[in-house]
Amino acid sequence: MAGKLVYMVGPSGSGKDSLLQALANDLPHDCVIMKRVITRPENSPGEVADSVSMQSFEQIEAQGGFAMSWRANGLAYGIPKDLDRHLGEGKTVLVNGSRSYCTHVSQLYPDVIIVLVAVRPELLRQRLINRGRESLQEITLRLERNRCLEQVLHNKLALRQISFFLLDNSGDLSLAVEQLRDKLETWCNARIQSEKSTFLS
Ligand SMILES: Nc1ncnc2c1ncn2[C@@H]1O[C@H](COP(=O)(O)OP(=O)(O)OP(=O)(O)O)[C@@H](O)[C@H]1O
Ligand SMILES: O=P(O)(O)OC[C@H]1O[C@H](OP(=O)(O)O)[C@H](O)[C@@H]1O
Repeated sequence: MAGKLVYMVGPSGSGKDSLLQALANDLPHDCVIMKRVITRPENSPGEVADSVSMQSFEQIEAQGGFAMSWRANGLAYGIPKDLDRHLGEGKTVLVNGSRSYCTHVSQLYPDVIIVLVAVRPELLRQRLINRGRESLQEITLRLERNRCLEQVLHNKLALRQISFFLLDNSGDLSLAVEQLRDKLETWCNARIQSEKSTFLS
C-alpha cells in the first residue's frame, strides 16, 4: 500500500511551519508530519526540529539516513528515512520542504503533491521580522532568495507538469489551516478510493 507525500514549499516566512504546527493538533487520520533534522542551533524560535552539527549531518547523510536532504540559507536540512516507512504503510506524509528541491522530489516521488504556500509580498518581510529568528541582514538575503526562486519555480512546475496546490496564507492562519485540512481529507479519501478500486478490479 503506497501513501502520499505532501511537500510544502513557499518563501521563508510564508507560514509552512505555522500551518504544520497548527495541523499537528488536529491531524486527519493516517497523516504524519515529518520532523526535520537541521544544522540550526538548538532552541531557535519556531519549528521544533532535531538540531545537529554539520559534521553529524554529513555523517547521517553519507550513511543513507535521509530520504532527502538539501542546503539553503546557509543550513543543511534532512528528512529521515522514516518517511519511506510511513509511505509504505499507506500514510499521507507532510514535509516542510524547499522550492529549489521540488524537481528532484518529483523525480524521487512521482506522485508527490506540492503545496505552494503564498503570502502577499508586503507581509513577508514583517512576518520574518516579527518571528525574530534571523538578523535583518539574513532576512534581506531570504527575501532576495525568494525573488530569484519565485519565477523559476512557477516555470519549472508548469514545464514538468507537476501538480501543485496554491495555498494563500495572507489572511488569518486558521483560514489557511482549514483549507489545507480539507485538501488533506480529499487526498486521503481519493487514495483510499483508488486502492479499493484496484483491489476490486
Ligand atoms: N496567517 C498568518 N498571519 C500572521 N502571522 C503569521 C501567519 N502565518 C504565519 N505567521 C507568522 O509568520 C512568521 C513566519 O511563519 P513560519 O515560521 O511558519 O514560516 P515558514 O514558511 O515556516 O518559514 P521558514 O521557511 O523560514 O521556516 C511566524 O512568526 C508566524 O507566527
Ligand atoms: O527558499 P527555499 O529553497 O524554498 O527553502 C529553503 C529552506 O529554508 C526554509 O527553512 P528555514 O527558514 O531555515 O526553516 C525552508 O523550510 C526550506 O527548507
